[in-house]
Amino acid sequence: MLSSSIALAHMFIVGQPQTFDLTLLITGPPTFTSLAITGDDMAGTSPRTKAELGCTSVQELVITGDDLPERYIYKDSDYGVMDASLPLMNMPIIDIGRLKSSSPTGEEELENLRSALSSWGCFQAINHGIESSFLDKVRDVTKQLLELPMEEKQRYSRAPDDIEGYGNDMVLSDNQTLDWTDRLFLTVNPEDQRKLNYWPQNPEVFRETMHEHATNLRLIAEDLLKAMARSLNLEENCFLNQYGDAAIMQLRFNFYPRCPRPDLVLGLKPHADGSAITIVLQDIEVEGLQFLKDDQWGRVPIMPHALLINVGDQIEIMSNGIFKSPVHRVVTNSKRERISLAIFCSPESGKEVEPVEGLIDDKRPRLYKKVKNYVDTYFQYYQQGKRPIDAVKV
Ligand SMILES: O=C(O)CCC(=O)C(=O)O
Ligand SMILES: [Fe+2]
Repeated sequence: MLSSSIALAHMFIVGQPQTFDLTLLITGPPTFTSLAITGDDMAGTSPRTKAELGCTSVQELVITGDDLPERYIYKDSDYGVMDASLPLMNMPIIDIGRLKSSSPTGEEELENLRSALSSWGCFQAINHGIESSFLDKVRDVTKQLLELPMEEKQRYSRAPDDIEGYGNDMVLSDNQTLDWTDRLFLTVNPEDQRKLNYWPQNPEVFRETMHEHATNLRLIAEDLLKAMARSLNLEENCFLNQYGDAAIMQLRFNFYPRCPRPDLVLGLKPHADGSAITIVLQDIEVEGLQFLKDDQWGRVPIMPHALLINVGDQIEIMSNGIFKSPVHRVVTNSKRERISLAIFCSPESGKEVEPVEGLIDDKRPRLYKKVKNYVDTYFQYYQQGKRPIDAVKV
């Protein structure tokens, strides 16, 4: 589907140097329409069943007790041991409140942030200013939504040419191994881009709760971008300027049903996020998220009222590779289902993103090209098990 000659043919120039518009790194028009081949197939006269095509929700598979479909099974060892008993990670913890202080403890916390993001790319955020009771409510509403009967959730089903809405892992190629997850994906910011037809009204408080959650997290993301710049002795707005005032925020409600074969199936395949920053509210009882650090997978410990924050590829680009966009995955569980809510914070649509000047010198030459609309095609690379960031390396 992706050919480097086509990618090159579509490369275009906005001033100097060249800007990679990633929406053009695919064949056909820069939308999902051209890629949802299997979706179109489904709507037609194909004799293949929904399950064979991989468009049955995972929850339906579980309910109907179908044998585990081949399409979910990893047959090679590229993904490492799918083991839920790996060691717990000693993940950095960052006190968000302290980052703003100009006192020595504030300076110390900035240094902790710099170190966390350059060696791990992720941390658990505490003292972030959001009430624990509110986070409990967000979790509760998420759980109520994901546990609604299938027919109710299907009212928000993703259209075949859309990325937003409710559905299973998006099927982009015939040989893709599917993730054991169903999800609702929504754009929450800019507000005028919300597709309200996908926004549930049951639970009744869903819309207002998610609006408030996104509003809180937007402020945290902006403060963090400033702190990240200060931690590198840069002018505090240098990342924010690339992020823009109309930054994109997308919510992904992840539902991982119980899986009969956690040794063969992944909840979410290994990936690094295409965002600038991702903020995850993890399941309060069931582990599953794992990060790859120094070539070893490790389990993320549950910290009930912390926010799990990782940087995505776009911060790796802006920081000229100093901050690392970490690879992570989710394993499945045969006894418990798991729920999480990830919010992806990405630069405003059309904004050019590139390594900031102050981080390029003779010792550290520019590592990434200028890019825009990085997020749009992120999923096509992701589904093919490729790292999109490799496409924009100098
Ligand atoms: O379920 C999780 O804890 C993480 C989800 C995640 O990595 C993602 O949605 O990109
Ligand atoms: Fe992720």
